[in-house]
Amino acid sequence: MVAIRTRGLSKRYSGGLFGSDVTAVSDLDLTVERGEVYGFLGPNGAGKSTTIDMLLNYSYPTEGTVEIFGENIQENPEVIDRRVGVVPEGYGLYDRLSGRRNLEFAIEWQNASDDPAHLLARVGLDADDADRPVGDYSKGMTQRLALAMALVDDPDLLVLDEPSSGLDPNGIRRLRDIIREEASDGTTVFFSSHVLSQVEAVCDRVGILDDGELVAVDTVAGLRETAGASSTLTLTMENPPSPDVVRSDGVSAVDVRGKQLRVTCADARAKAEIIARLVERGHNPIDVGSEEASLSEIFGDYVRGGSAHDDGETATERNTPQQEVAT
Ligand SMILES: Nc1ncnc2c1ncn2[C@@H]1O[C@H](COP(=O)(O)OP(=O)(O)OP(=O)(O)O)[C@@H](O)[C@H]1O
Repeated sequence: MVAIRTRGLSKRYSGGLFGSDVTAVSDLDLTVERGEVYGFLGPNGAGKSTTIDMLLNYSYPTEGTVEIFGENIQENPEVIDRRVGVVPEGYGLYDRLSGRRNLEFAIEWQNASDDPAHLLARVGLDADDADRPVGDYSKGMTQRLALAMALVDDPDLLVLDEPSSGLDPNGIRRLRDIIREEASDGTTVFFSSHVLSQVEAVCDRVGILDDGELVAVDTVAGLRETAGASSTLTLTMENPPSPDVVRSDGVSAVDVRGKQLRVTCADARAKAEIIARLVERGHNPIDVGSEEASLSEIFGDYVRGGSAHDDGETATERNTPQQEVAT
């Protein structure tokens, strides 16, 4: 069964500063299978938040439809309250109340039987912080609370808009674990993120939005292949053989330096064959290392201007110089 399906989804904003229309999302056909972890990527202004707002019925499409678990959300908006957990939460938080009380309200409001202490522990919000007013929370603490509230009543679909925003490395790891746990329990997870390494670590598929249009949908491995991203095999051996031994169709460059043989493969599948060939000819490696092009490198191949960005990572030069986009 399909968890999210949009058909011809478009959103135009009219009358901007200079009276011109902005097409934020254009004719989007998106399909997210049930149980999938789907990463939604795109540079700033690509239309991710606008799409998510339409998926959650916070904003009406100019054209097109959204179905959540087969139900048209404009005809049956209650499907969202019943089956979807959202970060950040649309109805907001009560600033004067504690995080714990906000969470208890969410549990009561949904008639759920969750234990607040269990949810708070799961997202790593400690007991003292849980008892402080939400108005005093840091961004990361607010994000942790929002995630706890999204998990109330075990939703079938989690929609997370930039869920790692404000989280420290420990919080990011915890978020990744929660996404994996939820997915293994059958929950569909749809999330937008600028943290490409995180998307790479947990997503079954990735959709790349650029200028309101879906420019690619695939697994990270599939995107890598389509983008022709190279991977590098580094073999350490006592006496590296002549480069000719490893040259073959899938190999684009071979470099020997001291005890290291570096082989750049246009096709990642060539790597196993290279190792087998070396061993067969008596060149046994002492150590083997392998590097794949990161999602941030691949991402740059799909979006306007070849921009790539990632938290904590600089844009990497591939065929053309790339600019780093502020996150
Ligand atoms: N309320 C609005 N009125 C007019 N234009 C808008 C409005 N909301 C968004 N836009 C425009 O729609 C386009 C898409 O914006 P959106 O916020 O969906 O992008 P995004 O991919 O979420 O970006 P970011 O990564 O920066 O959050 C942008 O050009 C933006 O300026």
